[in-house]
Amino acid sequence: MPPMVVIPIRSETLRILKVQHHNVASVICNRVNNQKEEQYLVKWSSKKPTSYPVFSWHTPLELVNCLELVQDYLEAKQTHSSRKRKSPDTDTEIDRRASPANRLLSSSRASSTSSTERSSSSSGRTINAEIKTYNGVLEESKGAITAKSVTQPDIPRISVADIPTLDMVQTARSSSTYTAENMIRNEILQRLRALPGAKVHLSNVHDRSAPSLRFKFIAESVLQEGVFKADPATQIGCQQCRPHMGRNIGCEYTKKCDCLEYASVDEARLSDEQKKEYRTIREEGGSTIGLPKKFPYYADASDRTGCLVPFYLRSRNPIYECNDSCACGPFCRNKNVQRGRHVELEIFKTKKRGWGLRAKQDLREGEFIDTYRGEIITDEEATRREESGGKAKASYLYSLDKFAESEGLSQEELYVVDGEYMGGPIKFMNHSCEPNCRQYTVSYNKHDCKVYDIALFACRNIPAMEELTFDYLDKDEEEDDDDEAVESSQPSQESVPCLCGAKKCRKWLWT
Ligand SMILES: C[S@@+](CC[C@H](N)C(=O)[O-])C[C@H]1O[C@@H](n2cnc3c(N)ncnc32)[C@H](O)[C@@H]1O
Repeated sequence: MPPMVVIPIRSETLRILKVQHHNVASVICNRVNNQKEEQYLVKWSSKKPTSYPVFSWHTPLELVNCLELVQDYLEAKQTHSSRKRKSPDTDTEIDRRASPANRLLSSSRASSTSSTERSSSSSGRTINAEIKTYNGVLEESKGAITAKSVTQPDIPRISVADIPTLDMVQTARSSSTYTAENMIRNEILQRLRALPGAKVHLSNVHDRSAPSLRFKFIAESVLQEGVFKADPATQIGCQQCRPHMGRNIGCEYTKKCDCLEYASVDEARLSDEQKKEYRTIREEGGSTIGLPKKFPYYADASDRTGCLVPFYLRSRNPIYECNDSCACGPFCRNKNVQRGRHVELEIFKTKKRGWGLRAKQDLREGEFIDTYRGEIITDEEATRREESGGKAKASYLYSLDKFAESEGLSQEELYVVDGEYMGGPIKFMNHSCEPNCRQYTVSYNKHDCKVYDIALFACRNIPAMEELTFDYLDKDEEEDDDDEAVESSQPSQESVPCLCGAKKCRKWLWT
């Protein structure tokens, strides 16, 4: 039987120190000690495989550098207890990866309890909570707590395989976890406060959970291995525009702008001659430079300024914004998405779909909300992640395939945005089959057909606090009327039921 060394707690010195993240394999159990302090049983990680893992109890403050492991443990415990209750309200939200804590809590272990634990459990929960056990000597080193295994023959023993004991699990069920939950929430609030742009709030009236601490808020997507943006030298800007000329909107002469070569042609403004020219270009290919282009945003409509114009709102045409090489200056009205979010948002807990997103203010039709950001990964890496994450992973992967057909890019050449662990508040936007927002392709470099922004805009006026949703199946116009086909496809075992509640709900997020 592997030994468990019991050493006295050195509370005064330990309390001010922090357990470092790399020291911890997982959090196993929780309790409240006789000083009414929450404590969490931590299993230490070991560089080499060992049959003598180190365990020790710590307050949330000592675990401040590994709060995400405490959160994993609390979530697994919550999932486990709600499954046990068979509550009709059980959140079907996320198919979370089973953490070690989950496995331990789920295993029925009425197995042999050691003499140490037996004596404490027979005396009741309060006394059990007083056990100050470690199976290693904890040392202070460079401001951190480190553990050193010892095996002394005269020290009481407990089987490592029995941890957590049944008694520990029972104690954990009725012990408060408020301190840790508050610390996790405060950490998330601090991260939200650090976000650039308008404020992002957090609201949860259902339980005490917070969004995952494993999620890193980022201001720009992160290019991962094997992903490259087009050479910045290929980013061509308009040269004839000036910040203050003509209509005072920056990029005024869209028909002369090199940056807008691929932008949608404004057919209503074509002369007969240009109509002919444009027809030939469409049939045989060629450049549309010189033809007037559709400006994407209302430039001077008092109540709609900055909003996407109906032409783009109702189509799937990519939006080309001016870029850093353009001469139109920083205030150009054709620089909107790249300036970032100005809408105040709230991440809130829904009843059945995990976290959701809503705006704290009324949104106008065509108003930009934020971009879907994350790690940009290769198609190969996305497949690997999808295979290890199952169907639920699909909801975080967004293929950058807008130009695949026009540029003849194969599936393998495409990049994918993974927003699960890094991104912005849009990560929390749920799917609806009748959404109030829509995703659009926004490019700043006409020569880069593999890396661009996915921007979310309100597709109708949305009152403050209404949940913001988009359709995860980013359908092109011709597919828009194909809902019946989606509805009739057969769900597989891994299909995620859609809980959007819309009249025209297709029933499944994916089949
Ligand atoms: C991009 S995330 C959205 C945020 C998510 N609710 C969360 O808590 O992190 C996508 C996941 O949310 C859930 N979800 C989103 N829309 C849903 C819907 N209409 N019905 C059921 N689950 C939904 C699914 O679990 C899906 O895998």
